[in-house]
Amino acid sequence: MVKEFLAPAKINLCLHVLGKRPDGYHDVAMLMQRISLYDRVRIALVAEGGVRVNCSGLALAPGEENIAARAARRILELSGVSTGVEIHIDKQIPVAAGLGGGSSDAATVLVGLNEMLGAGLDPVTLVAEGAKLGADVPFFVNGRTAWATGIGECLQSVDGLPPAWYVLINPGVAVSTAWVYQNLRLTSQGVVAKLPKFPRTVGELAGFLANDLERVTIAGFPIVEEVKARVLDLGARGALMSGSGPTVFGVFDSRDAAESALSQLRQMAGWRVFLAHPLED
Ligand SMILES: C[C@](O)(CO)[C@H](O)COP(=O)(O)OP(=O)(O)OC[C@H]1O[C@@H](n2ccc(N)nc2=O)[C@H](O)[C@@H]1O
Ligand SMILES: Nc1ncnc2c1ncn2[C@@H]1O[C@H](COP(=O)(O)OP(=O)(O)OP(=O)(O)O)[C@@H](O)[C@H]1O
Repeated sequence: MVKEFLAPAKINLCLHVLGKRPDGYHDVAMLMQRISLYDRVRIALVAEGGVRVNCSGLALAPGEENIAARAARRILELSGVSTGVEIHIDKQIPVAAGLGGGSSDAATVLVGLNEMLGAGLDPVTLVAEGAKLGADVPFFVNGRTAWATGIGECLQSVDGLPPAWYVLINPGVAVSTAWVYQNLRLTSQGVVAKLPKFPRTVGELAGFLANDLERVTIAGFPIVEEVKARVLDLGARGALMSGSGPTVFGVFDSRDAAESALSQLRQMAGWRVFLAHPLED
């Protein structure tokens, strides 16, 4: 059996870091949305045992393993099914970019392989297994716009965000998430005691954007600030770095306005640019 799935990218419309935990991770409060930029993940069940992953456009460090392979092995273990699994990932989402590409690939394999094997693992189990693979994986397993707390694994669905258009700009540097969290100097412990009032218009969304990691990444990669300024000059209502960066998204209220900025940004050597919209829940 062979099946193909789309694994979407995410953006963080806000990301507040609330404090450091004893295990070294950080408690966060984030508004997360899936967007229309995808990796393609093809999963095949094959006779030859073991898990093999082939992933175009991704060079892993020696000894490092594709997160999708770890997800597949976990589903095989939990299901008790003995079959071989071959995964091919056509990587379109920039890597180490703040767009959650690896996490989305892993979530797609957790959910997809569970379905293909008829393993019957319930959504709560899949979210919990996702959290063991990475802090962003539960969000993708859940597959809905969410207010995410804890390290990102406590998810509450959020409805009614405005139908914005996004221009994503990746300036072509890779940023390690671990490095960004390590360099974050928490000046005060934040508290987000209750759900915020979520934006209902593109104007409100532009005012809502905030990311505590942005200043850390900008200190190491000043290009991020340049990208933000450029997309704002080109008419974005607001702009923010996603996740730990370096990708920046500009918020536009029409497709035409976004496409006009996109055509200008395409001229910038070394920058990868994408037009995207939020995915429906
Ligand atoms: C920046 C975000 O992408 C925003 O959505 C996430 O907070 C990070 O999610 P992720 O890449 O799935 O994170 P992981 O692969 O679990 O962790 C990478 C590294 O980031 C740090 N990390 C991550 C998440 C979190 N809430 N606190 C942390 O301190 C840890 O040092 C960890 O070693
Ligand atoms: N399938 C995969 N896709 C991308 N990266 C992977 C994958 N498997 C392992 N990795 C490793 O994970 C690192 C982070 O990749 P990823 O693209 O998910 O980062 P990111 O978009 O910054 O994630 P996040 O937004 O969750 O912080 C890569 O540099 C790579 O070493």
